Amino acid sequence: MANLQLKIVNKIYDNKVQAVFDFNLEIEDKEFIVFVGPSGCGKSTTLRMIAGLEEITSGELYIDGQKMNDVLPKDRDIAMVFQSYALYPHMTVYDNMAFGLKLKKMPKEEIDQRVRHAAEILEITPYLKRKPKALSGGQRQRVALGRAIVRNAKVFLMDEPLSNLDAKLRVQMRTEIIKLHESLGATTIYVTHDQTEAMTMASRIVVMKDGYIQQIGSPKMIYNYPANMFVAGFIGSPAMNFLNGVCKEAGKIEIDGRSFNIPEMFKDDLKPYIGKEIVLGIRPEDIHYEGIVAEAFPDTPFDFKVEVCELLGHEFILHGHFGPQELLAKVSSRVDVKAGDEIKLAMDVTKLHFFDQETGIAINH
Ligand SMILES: Nc1ncnc2c1ncn2[C@@H]1O[C@H](COP(=O)(O)OP(=O)(O)OP(=O)(O)O)[C@@H](O)[C@H]1O
Repeated sequence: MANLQLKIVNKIYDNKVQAVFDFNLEIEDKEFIVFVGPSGCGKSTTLRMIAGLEEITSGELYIDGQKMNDVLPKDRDIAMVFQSYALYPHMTVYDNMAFGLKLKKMPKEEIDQRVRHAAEILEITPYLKRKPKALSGGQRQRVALGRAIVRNAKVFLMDEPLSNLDAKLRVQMRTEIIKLHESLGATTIYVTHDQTEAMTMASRIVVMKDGYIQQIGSPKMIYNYPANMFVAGFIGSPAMNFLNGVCKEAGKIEIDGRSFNIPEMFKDDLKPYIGKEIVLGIRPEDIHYEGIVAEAFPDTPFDFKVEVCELLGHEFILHGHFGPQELLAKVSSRVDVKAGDEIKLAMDVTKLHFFDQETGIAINH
């Protein structure tokens, strides 16, 4: 098992594209770290530098205190699982899993024991004699995981391993990978562009954009205290609403001529912004159908015309506007609402977020 350190790591490709800027991260033994961000943010490049598949342009990588920059991939004690499975089509499942160990000249009995043990864990024992083409996508991905498990590697690296699977299987494999991590305890770094995967699997999330780390923290921390508008908008579904407003006084925000009293807890943070424009953020789930919240915060109810009403089962996503600005609310589907209705909604003002309009950086933490 292993800890990792990345110190001021940069990557500039031959075509002068800088994919990663000053990446700093310390990973503890047994952590499940997820790199998440939109396409092109540099998450795969960072993972590939850790694996040794890409050279580190500048900066240092340590595994268990040992500098790894110039160590060959095969000597880094790392197992990698790719989106494409990368199985050998002409080999059986057994041989696919045994192949790496045979190359290492491991005794046959030990190989057999490791392959059978991994197959048990992954419940693929009945398929050991099959070729990959006779397996479903989920079973193939299990073989790819098995190939990583048999190596008893210190570190597991996974690059979008579930993105070829259909939605249902993805959810199932998500749980299996979490269980696998709990039982093996190997330090794991997992790359995805899917914020739900990041939220459900990670012990800590690293949110990236344009080659820069935006925020590092537990899923809860990142969700509740996003460091900037990018993180706030990227993590959470549907995305956080942003409304442009003016901070009239520390306890008052005006949005489209409508004034809101802001709870005491935000007053100190807002003081430097008095008289300035700011961005107010509120998650759709923190906007409620008139009721409990409206009673608790009597000045917040506002008129809302439901333009679209999406049923998600136990919840509705209501689409509409606050003045000219778009607003989404997530409310219980037990409420009787349909498109075209004029209703009253209320914001839970204790759940507000505030952002500097110029920099997008969170004002309240
Ligand atoms: N071999 C390469 N040569 C030149 N530029 C590259 C190379 N690989 C990636 N890049 C560029 O580096 C940047 C980061 O790419 P990277 O694949 O790390 O992003 P990503 O966040 O993993 O995206 P995705 O989710 O699409 O895989 C992109 O601008 C990409 O075009």
